[in-house]
Amino acid sequence: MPSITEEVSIGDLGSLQTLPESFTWKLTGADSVLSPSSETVEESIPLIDLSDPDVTTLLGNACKTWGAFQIANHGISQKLLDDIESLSKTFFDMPSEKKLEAASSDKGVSGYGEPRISLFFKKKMWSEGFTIADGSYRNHFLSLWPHDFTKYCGIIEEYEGEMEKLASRLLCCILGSLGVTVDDIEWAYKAKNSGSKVGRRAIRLNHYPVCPEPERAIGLAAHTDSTILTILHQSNMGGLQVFREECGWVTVEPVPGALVVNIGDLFHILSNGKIPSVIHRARVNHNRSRISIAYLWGGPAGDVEIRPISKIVGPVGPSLYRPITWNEYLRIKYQVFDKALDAIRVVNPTN
Ligand SMILES: C=C1C[C@]23C[C@@]1(O)CC[C@H]2[C@@]12CCC[C@@](C)(C(=O)O1)[C@H]2[C@@H]3C(=O)O
Ligand SMILES: O=C(O)CCC(=O)C(=O)O
Ligand SMILES: [Fe+2]
Repeated sequence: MPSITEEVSIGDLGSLQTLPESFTWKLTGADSVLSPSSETVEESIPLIDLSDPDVTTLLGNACKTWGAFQIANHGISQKLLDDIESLSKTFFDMPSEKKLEAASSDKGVSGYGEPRISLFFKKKMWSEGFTIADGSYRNHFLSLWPHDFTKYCGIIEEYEGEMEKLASRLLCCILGSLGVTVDDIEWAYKAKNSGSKVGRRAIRLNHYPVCPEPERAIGLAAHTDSTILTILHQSNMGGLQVFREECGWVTVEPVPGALVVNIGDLFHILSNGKIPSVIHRARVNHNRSRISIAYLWGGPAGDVEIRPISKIVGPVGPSLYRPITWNEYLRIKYQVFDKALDAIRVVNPTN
């Protein structure tokens, strides 16, 4: 067993019997596990059946109240969810040295490593992950699984295709609740015709090993996603919490077969702040490890500018955010983190 003073590799966290100092978060202050509020409550985010005739209203209310919800009858097959979960398990079960061979060359690019937000925190998070943000994940898959390469790439491709369809469908419904359609998004048309295949999406396979002192550790620190929306498949083990101003941290209990959706910063911009992005985090557990798979969707492909939808802003209303591309937003986010939306806010909005 590694001593608590020794350098710890994230690939070995599950074997540790004590919480190393570098993973021990304070109970108060900026690095606190409990910040911004120590309360957790019994309430939970809504579960919405996508075949409900009132789906638009239900999604609209959930977005405005919670910024997150679970969905049932979403059309993603259980087999595909099981396949990507078992692909993730196969990877995380590998020896640390093998996982490190698949390390991303730089934070944020495809491969194994800590979450990109880790650069903003002094303490380390109790998790490991594999990011699929561009085609370079295929090189890692080829050296990890020469025999199962085609099968595993097939699972990722199918997952991306199905999730993109689901994300677009959710976008349409949520926009409907604001009285607009996808055709009111100036960039959606341009993106369709730009011919660009530049993906504005990422998949993050997250693994949270069992933790000797879960109350003093954090799996993934509080953050908002930079996306339009994120679709999360969590194994039958809870850990995700969303933050709501009125009540504090709310645990999202897994519902078998359901997916969790959360609103990201780009939706916040598109809706001119009417549908705000939601702060969330992942806690860890003493007895059981947890896997989650996040599909982070930045909207249709193409390097186009995202701006508040003019029909939402209104003819005289002020546009609160300046136009920005996904790549530029990510650049700003990884400079100023939770101040990114403030950084692109128009100082004296007129209209
Ligand atoms: C496209 C991206 C969104 C993401 C940063 C990234 O460049 C690739 C990883 C994504 C992810 C997954 C886990 C949570 C998150 C906040 C992070 O640290 O890396 C998100 C990023 C994001 O939404 O900004
Ligand atoms: O694992 C979870 O529940 C949260 C994951 C998450 O927030 C992310 O990948 O962006
Ligand atoms: Fe997230």
